[in-house]
Amino acid sequence: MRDPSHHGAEATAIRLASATVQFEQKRLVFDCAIPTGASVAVTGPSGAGKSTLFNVIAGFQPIRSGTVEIFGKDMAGREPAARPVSVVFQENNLFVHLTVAQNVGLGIDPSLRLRPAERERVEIALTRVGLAGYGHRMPAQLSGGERQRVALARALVRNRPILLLDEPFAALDPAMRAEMAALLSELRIETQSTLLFITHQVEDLPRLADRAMFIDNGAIVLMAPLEAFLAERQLPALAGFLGFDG
Ligand SMILES: Nc1ncnc2c1ncn2[C@@H]1O[C@H](COP(=O)(O)OP(=O)(O)OP(=O)(O)O)[C@@H](O)[C@H]1O
Repeated sequence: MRDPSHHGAEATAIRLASATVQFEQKRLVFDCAIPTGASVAVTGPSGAGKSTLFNVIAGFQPIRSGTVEIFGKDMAGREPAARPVSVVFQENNLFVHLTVAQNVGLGIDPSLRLRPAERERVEIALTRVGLAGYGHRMPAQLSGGERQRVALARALVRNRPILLLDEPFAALDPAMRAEMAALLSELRIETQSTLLFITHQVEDLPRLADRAMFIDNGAIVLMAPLEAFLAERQLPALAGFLGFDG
């Protein structure tokens, strides 16, 4: 039986129950319950199903069976735009023919008819990610890390309570990684959002995550508070990621 109390439903941001994706060569089945306000590192080998998990939560990938519930509501048949979720992809987040400000403005209104107060919100979001004054630039005039931050600013103006970040640190050098993690950590607390981020590097976990999951071969094989996750010694597949196999 599901927890029937209103409070119980709200305390869980994302609940997947046998959410099943069938590709030609592969079946993925996801089960998890992610508490509201959590910051979850999503780890696992290449091809394990991390991006597919995000697509299932955001609604880009249909499921064949099982359920996806967000804040206690079944998401079946709900388009991505109608879900309380923002995704920042690893790349290709920006329209190259639009300015930075326009790219952020798309998060408020896809037709870009912005009122002055909405333009102000775009400026505030750009300032928040350290890009004040960059609004008139084109994406090609930015570094990879700056483009990532523009995509983050767009997610901020969308103001959705769940934020999914696909490898937010991948394009960044070590100093920038630490800076981005600090920014995300602050934003998460300010906006009280629930955060999931994909990473291939164990150093990113203590910077931003309060728990972590390990996906292997199309299933979430472990989700645990950060300390327990980092101390896990029973899963051979996880040992390589944590650096205990050498
Ligand atoms: N559209 C698709 N059609 C068929 N198979 C797919 C499709 N998308 C993903 N797959 C397969 O599903 C599995 C999971 O892919 P996914 O992209 O979710 O992995 P990942 O963990 O994000 O990998 P990476 O770390 O390399 O990005 C892989 O075996 C992949 O080949």
